[in-house]
Amino acid sequence: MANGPGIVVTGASGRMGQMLIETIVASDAYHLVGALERDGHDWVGQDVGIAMGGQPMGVTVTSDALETFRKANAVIDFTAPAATVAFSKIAAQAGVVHVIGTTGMTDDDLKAVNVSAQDTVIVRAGNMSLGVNLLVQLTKKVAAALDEDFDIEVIEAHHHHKVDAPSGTALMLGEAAAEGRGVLLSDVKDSGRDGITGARKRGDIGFTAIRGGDIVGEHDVLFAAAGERIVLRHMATDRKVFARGALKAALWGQGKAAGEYDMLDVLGL
Ligand SMILES: NC(=O)C1=CN([C@@H]2O[C@H](COP(=O)(O)OP(=O)(O)OC[C@H]3O[C@@H](n4cnc5c(N)ncnc54)[C@H](OP(=O)(O)O)[C@@H]3O)[C@@H](O)[C@H]2O)C=CC1
Ligand SMILES: O=C(O)C1=N[C@H](C(=O)O)C[C@H](O)C1
Repeated sequence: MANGPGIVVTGASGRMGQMLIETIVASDAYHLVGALERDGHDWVGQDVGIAMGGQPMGVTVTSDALETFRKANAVIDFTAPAATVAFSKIAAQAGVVHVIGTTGMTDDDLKAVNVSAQDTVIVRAGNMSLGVNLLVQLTKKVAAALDEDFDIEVIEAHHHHKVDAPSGTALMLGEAAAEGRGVLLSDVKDSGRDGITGARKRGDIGFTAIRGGDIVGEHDVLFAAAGERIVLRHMATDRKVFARGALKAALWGQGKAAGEYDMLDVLGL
């Protein structure tokens, strides 16, 4: 492979799209073979480096997913649920590794992605950073060690552009806590409290979402009991941590059997 795997970035103009492109071109381990935006977007037809306000990169932004995916070893996709479901079908058709960072997916979206994973390698995680994936494992361990005298609350904070809540990371942490306790998150999830909610139900896992300014992504898992509290915390201060994780996943996925994987598989955690 010349200069490592060839990568296509979807949602090229987005916050993560631009961060991924910057990270790829700064590295010898990967090379950028495509940048995708939707039909009618004003970046389509422009050199992606120029569109980003810098030097030309020799890659023209396109809206033709299939043609672009066929030239690549991996597609990195941080867009929106409907786009990601469509891209997973095209990635399966092109036989290219699909790394999905998109959050806010419904159960039906996830089922569709799972069908695509019968034909290609999909790595999907609500958070691609090493730190959060380690926190997932810690959360599972702490939840398994404590009984329901400890109320579990997941508190997350993000920038004011974020459209989904709870965040994908908060849901990963909630799932990990539920697994540690040996329960299903769907049976104990309590999010969006407002009004006369009644007292907290023993065993529930609560979620709170803060939105403001340019917060990159912060997550606390709180274990609160009478007389003591434990807080597990991750703070992302730079989107590079997500881009690096996604690129690691793109490399890891090369030559793997078709199927759906996550960052715990990639990082061996
Ligand atoms: N797993 C992880 O580690 C992380 C996940 N994320 C997730 O990644 C996603 C993107 O985040 P962010 O970069 O901040 O968001 P942005 O809104 O900045 O970027 C989203 C990009 O996707 C494009 N897009 C949206 N809908 C479509 C569509 N239907 N077809 C084609 N392109 C589309 C947008 O294009 P347009 O401008 O035309 O709408 C835009 O370029 C979110 O779900 C977020 O939660 C973010 C950071 C880390
Ligand atoms: O939208 C974001 O920005 C982020 N989304 C992911 C999430 O939903 O958890 C990951 C990260 O926290 C940033």
